[in-house]
Amino acid sequence: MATVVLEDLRCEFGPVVAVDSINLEVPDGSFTVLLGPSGCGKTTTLNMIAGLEEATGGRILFDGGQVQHLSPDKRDIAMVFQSYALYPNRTVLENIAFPLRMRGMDKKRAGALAAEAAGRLQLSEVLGRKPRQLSGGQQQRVALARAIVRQPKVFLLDEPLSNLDAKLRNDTRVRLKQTQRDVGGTFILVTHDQMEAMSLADLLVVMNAGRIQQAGPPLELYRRPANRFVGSFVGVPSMNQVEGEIAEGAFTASGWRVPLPGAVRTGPAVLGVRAEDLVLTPTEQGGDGRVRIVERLGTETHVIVAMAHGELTARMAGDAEIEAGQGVQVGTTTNVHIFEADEDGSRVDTEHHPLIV
Ligand SMILES: Nc1ncnc2c1ncn2[C@@H]1O[C@H](COP(=O)(O)OP(=O)(O)OP(=O)(O)O)[C@@H](O)[C@H]1O
Repeated sequence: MATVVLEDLRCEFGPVVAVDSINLEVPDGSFTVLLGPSGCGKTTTLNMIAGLEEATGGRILFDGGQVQHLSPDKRDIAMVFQSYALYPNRTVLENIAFPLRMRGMDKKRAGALAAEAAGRLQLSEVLGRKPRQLSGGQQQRVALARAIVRQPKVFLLDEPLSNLDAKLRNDTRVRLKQTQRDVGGTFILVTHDQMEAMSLADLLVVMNAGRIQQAGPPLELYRRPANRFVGSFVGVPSMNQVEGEIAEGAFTASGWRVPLPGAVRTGPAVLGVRAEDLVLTPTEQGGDGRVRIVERLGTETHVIVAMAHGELTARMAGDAEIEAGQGVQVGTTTNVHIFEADEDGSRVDTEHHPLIV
């Protein structure tokens, strides 16, 4: 296990700034997830930690010691990629034991440790099989077992579940989290899947355009996104965001009014409201909007409402009594977010500068 610190870490490919001077402390024994859209610099960051990509600036420290000049094999890391390469002619046990054998461990001891790692990932039944005799999910778990068999300082995982179908992905995700708890290692995983990120992370790091947008416990990011990007990227359905104006204790956009009693600022702003914080009340006639689409998902219903300023998505519990075409009053709970109307879209309401006094 190790604490991993990134200091002003940077990577440029010619004119492309893939990673733009990021700072991050990954606590010892944590499960840290780098989340962001395609091209935001997650893989480049992970590859720099691994030593597969050279940083063009900044430092990487493992337990306080600089590693950015060390080759990958000197960093004491294990990596799992999306496309896991297993040796086709070796059995599952031999595949898992391979990193130990490479380090000169005798066959018996390596086999015992490999069998233990396999057990953690529910592979005990298939130890004698060859990779082609396994399902995709089992193969992926062999790759994970091979990574945990020797206890490196840091585990680096690049989209390790993305080749699996939805059910296998869920199962493997749960097993991965359990394995991390059991093994107690420092895990850093890259994904663009926000569900996966929310469920696995102790520390969630949201990236965009080569920069860290926010880092913290997943629910903190969900409840208090630092900017519009984090608000829209974390959470499903995506957070509704409406451009408008704050004046006289309310936010308004094309006639729709959301009370903000005690708001200490006025002027252009963006209102963020999660689907579960919208309150729809069907009306006989008129209303703030009209229901366009109703998606019944069983445990909840998603309702898309057309308003004068655009569409909003609301989430209602269970099989809600609402139909397409209906007029609705659209209210909110008190749990709304206000962001700057500029390009950065930073949160207006912060701990030190509350919006409402
Ligand atoms: N070897 C390279 N040469 C030039 N540009 C590169 C290279 N590797 C990455 N990039 C660019 O750097 C940026 C970050 O890429 P990176 O692979 O880190 O993103 P990512 O967030 O992991 O994306 P994805 O989820 O698609 O893998 C992108 O704009 C990418 O095109």
